[in-house]
Amino acid sequence: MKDPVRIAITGGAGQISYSLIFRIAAGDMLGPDQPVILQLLEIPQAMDALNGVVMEVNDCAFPLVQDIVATDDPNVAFKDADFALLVGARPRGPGMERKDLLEANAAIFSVQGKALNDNASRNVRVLVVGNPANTNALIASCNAPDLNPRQFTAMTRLDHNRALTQLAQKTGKRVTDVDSMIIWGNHSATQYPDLAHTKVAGKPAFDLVERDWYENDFIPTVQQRGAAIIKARGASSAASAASSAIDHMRDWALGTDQVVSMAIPSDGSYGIAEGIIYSYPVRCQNGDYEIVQGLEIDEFSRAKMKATEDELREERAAVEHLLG
Ligand SMILES: NC(=O)C1=CN([C@@H]2O[C@H](COP(=O)(O)OP(=O)(O)OC[C@H]3O[C@@H](n4cnc5c(N)ncnc54)[C@H](O)[C@@H]3O)[C@@H](O)[C@H]2O)C=CC1
Ligand SMILES: O=C([O-])CC(=O)C(=O)O
Repeated sequence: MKDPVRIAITGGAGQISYSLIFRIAAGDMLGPDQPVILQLLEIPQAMDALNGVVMEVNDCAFPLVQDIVATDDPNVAFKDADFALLVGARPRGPGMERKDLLEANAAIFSVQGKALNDNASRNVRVLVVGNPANTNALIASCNAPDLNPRQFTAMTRLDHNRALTQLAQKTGKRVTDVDSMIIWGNHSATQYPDLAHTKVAGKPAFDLVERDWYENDFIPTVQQRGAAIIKARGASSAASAASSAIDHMRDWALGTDQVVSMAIPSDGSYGIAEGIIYSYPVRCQNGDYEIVQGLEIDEFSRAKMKATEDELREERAAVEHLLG
């Protein structure tokens, strides 16, 4: 048996965690041979609810779970953490944009960035799910000067997975037939789901779908999917967000042959401002990720990539005081 790894999850009593924790405990993230120690963080008012979740995890008798820590202290939750999934944050309601949460949620991520800096494993992999995820990841990273900024990522995998299914359904194929889907930029309504490099069963996506569908149906559907779920369910996506968080961490840690979308610190690739947490197409191998380079970008794509970059620059300017 392998040594256990420590997985910190914040917002442990929330909606997303109610799916996420159980799937991680079942081995969906790191495999059926990887024991885990779950380190769950909540705010003091939610500790009763968190303890209920812990009781349920115990009641599942998951073979991989070696220990569970439930705490309201980030220094305890992040102690020696190998993975940190930062989910705990306020969700938006109908009529709000995700960036409307910036003020309410930003302070959480400066505190947690510091706690990660002081306590986590030096190789910790951090995924920010709490919205606005990209800029929250930037705040956490800037407050963790002893960790490499590349260790801080934000989730656009849900957008990526949404786009896979939209295209597979439109073309009458399966999601596994779709190759090189790309989400560029912010996890927001300005994100750019790009089909210019995507293939379906070996054929260019643009040979299979009309331009009108791409521009006026596919792109807005993916951009607005979070809002559509809130309207339909009366609450934001939870199980699908958990599933995508698992995909993101699994691929980062264990690797994948697929091109996947991850929001990561920009290194200036494709002319994007350095430092902002921008979603790129990446390949994951050997526990690391690399941006897919050399893609041709036409004028339509360039404008969309710039619009979402501009929004991230504005978000960064709005939280400058939290960036250390
Ligand atoms: N990046 C993405 O693709 C997605 C992001 N989200 C975001 O994920 C976040 C969580 O969503 P839900 O689980 O539905 O919300 P929720 O409200 O059900 O759960 C959030 C939990 O976080 C806890 N929390 C708040 N502040 C905390 C802190 N400082 N430390 C630890 N825990 C804290 C709350 O007590 C609550 O239990 C929201 O910001 C939501 O917008 C949701 C779906 C997709
Ligand atoms: O839309 C929201 O507020 C929740 C979310 O991030 C998503 O479902 O993509």
